[in-house]
Amino acid sequence: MTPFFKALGWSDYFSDQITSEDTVKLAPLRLTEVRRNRVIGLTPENTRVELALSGDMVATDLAVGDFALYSGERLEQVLERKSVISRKAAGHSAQAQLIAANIDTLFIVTSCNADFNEARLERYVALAIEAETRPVIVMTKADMPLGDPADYVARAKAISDRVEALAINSKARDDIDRLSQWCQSGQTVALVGSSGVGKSTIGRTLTGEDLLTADIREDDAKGRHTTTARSMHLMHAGGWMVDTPGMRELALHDAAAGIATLFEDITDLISDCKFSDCQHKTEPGCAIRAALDNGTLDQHRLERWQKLRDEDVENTDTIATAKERGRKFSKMQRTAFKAKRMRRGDFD
Ligand SMILES: Nc1nc2c(ncn2[C@@H]2O[C@H](COP(=O)(O)OP(=O)(O)OP(=O)(O)O)[C@@H](O)[C@H]2O)c(=O)[nH]1
Ligand SMILES: [Zn+2]
Repeated sequence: MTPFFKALGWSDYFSDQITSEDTVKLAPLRLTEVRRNRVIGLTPENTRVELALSGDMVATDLAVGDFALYSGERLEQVLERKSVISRKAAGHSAQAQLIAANIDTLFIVTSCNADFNEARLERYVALAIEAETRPVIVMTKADMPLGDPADYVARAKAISDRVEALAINSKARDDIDRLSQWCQSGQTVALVGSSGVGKSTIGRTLTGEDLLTADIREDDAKGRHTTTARSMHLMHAGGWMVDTPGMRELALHDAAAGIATLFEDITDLISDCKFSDCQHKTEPGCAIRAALDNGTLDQHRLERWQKLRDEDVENTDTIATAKERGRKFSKMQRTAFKAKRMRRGDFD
């Protein structure tokens, strides 16, 4: 296999899945973008190809980072994944939405300040472990910490012994270099974390590019210029970074879904408060206050829940905004479709 493809993550794990029969008709590629009816990927020769989906293949079964086989203009087969990051789709359906495949390391980014939140980190770590990627907690703003950065490292490490944790100044190249052990040729990484913690700063230093804003211009079938954001970026250290909008939004949906399960004890207590709109301050018959007083509920845990719940309210707004965007998009599509029918002269 070409050095380029090995750097892109190709390994025996994938070549072992291909029969000699396959290699006659099919060629491998790694998917860098998944759209509704087509995908874009990179071949072992570093050629960008755009493919239609064959037969019963559906885009929702594919993820950025997948290794796959194609023939001619069609994607034929997805190879078994080493890891896959997914999330529960928004809404009540239990369907999983695939975010990215074959990620070796997930950088869970937070800062040495009030953004540091054990409960949120716990969920990210759980997600990484479930996805079979290595969780590395990166705590930025070590140059302007609220408290001692070493304490944050200790708290992050205490979350799980499967976690690596380090505090950095993401604006200092020497500090970013400490991440390069996970960014070597053949390795794929992704970044998650709240807004403003330094993901773009880290991504820019590791790749030399402005990730999500790094657009490429291409000609569509009608010769028009369209702009699309790429999802996979080569890092200076030789590995690749995945940055998809889905990855950035992981936190939002995740927070909404995780709170109830993680804080079941608190939600149970609240249902025992005398007043349904109890603020758990001075009200009589407050089950939360009673639990704090008798020591069955920890004050810090309560505060963690309160902070997450407040965030969740914000996130719900963000999801509503995303839905609004979705509505505008389908309206745009309907308008375009109508215009097309009118051009064809078929008016109803
Ligand atoms: N001093 C200092 N500033 C930092 C550090 N990391 C990030 N910043 C600054 O914090 C701000 C936010 O950083 P970004 O990299 O844009 O954060 P982000 O996580 O990409 O945010 P979103 O794009 O909203 O998801 C920028 O002004 C950065 O320069 C750090 O380690 N030290
Ligand atoms: Zn109460």
